[in-house]
Amino acid sequence: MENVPVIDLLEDRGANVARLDAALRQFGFFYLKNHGVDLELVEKQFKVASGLFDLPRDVKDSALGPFDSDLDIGYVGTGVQSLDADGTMQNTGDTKEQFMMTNNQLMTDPSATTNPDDVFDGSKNFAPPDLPEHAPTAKAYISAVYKLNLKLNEILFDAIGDMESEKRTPFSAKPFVVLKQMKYAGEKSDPVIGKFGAGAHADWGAFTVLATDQTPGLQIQMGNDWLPVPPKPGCFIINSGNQISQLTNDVYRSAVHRVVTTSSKPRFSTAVFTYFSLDAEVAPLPQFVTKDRPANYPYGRTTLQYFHFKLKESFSKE
Ligand SMILES: O=C(O)CCC(=O)C(=O)O
Ligand SMILES: [Fe+2]
Repeated sequence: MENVPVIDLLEDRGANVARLDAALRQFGFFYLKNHGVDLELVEKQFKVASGLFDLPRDVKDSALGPFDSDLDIGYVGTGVQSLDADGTMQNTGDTKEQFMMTNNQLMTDPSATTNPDDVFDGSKNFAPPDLPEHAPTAKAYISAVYKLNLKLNEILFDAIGDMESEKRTPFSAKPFVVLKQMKYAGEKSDPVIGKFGAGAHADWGAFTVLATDQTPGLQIQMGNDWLPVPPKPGCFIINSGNQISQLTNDVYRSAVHRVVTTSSKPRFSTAVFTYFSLDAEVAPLPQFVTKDRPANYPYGRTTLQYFHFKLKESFSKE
């Protein structure tokens, strides 16, 4: 089986548009090299996440919550979310614990815009007590990844084609972003009994920008097989979520993936889930719909509606 390809942002733009097109058709995943986000900032972000998860459980539950399932903010402990919400492969909740921050001002004030230099400004979020480094580090990190996502969206729309700038704007003008720090605290996965770090799922939004520590675990579904996507030094792992499949009528994959932890060593990962503008109606673009290939997705559903549907579904499994 071929491996997930690498895209190098320092290489020629035209070549990268073609590479992204090929990667999304075949895998829905790629590694991104020379992404422009300071690697020390990536490391520092893991350090503050580790400090957060080291807080006592009662502090995490009280000061970092309660988790808000409209705004997607706060702390969620192990076993609570099941990313494999409708599947039969998962029998216990995800063994990861996680902390989320979002630019939810876009939800509460539809006229708001996001400042790329201060993405969470004006939004409600929780801050871990006695960890003064967490907020500024999260702020620097989300700002860098937010700007990277703006570039990725431009490459995406170049690859999609027939997308002049006024056609891009409704989707990409006001990205909604979720910063999710995760720790897989040493519980080994067991696929036989349906226990996973993160159950099989496709991400819900547009691009996900994933940083992991050096511990492997991520796998993507390729036919009947699971292809490991081990960490590559200096690279992000990028994948296209459901919204990119919806826009392209499944020409671009939103690959099912899961996390299988095989060691008792903790594993840290941080995902930035990006979404198209919350009021965008995300459905197959005309260039992807023909008589032989009718639309696989409904028209008229906004990003916000879809996001809330998927988020709540992932917390509804007994
Ligand atoms: O931790 C990882 O490597 C991936 C987690 C994931 O797929 C998710 O949270 O959507
Ligand atoms: Fe995921």
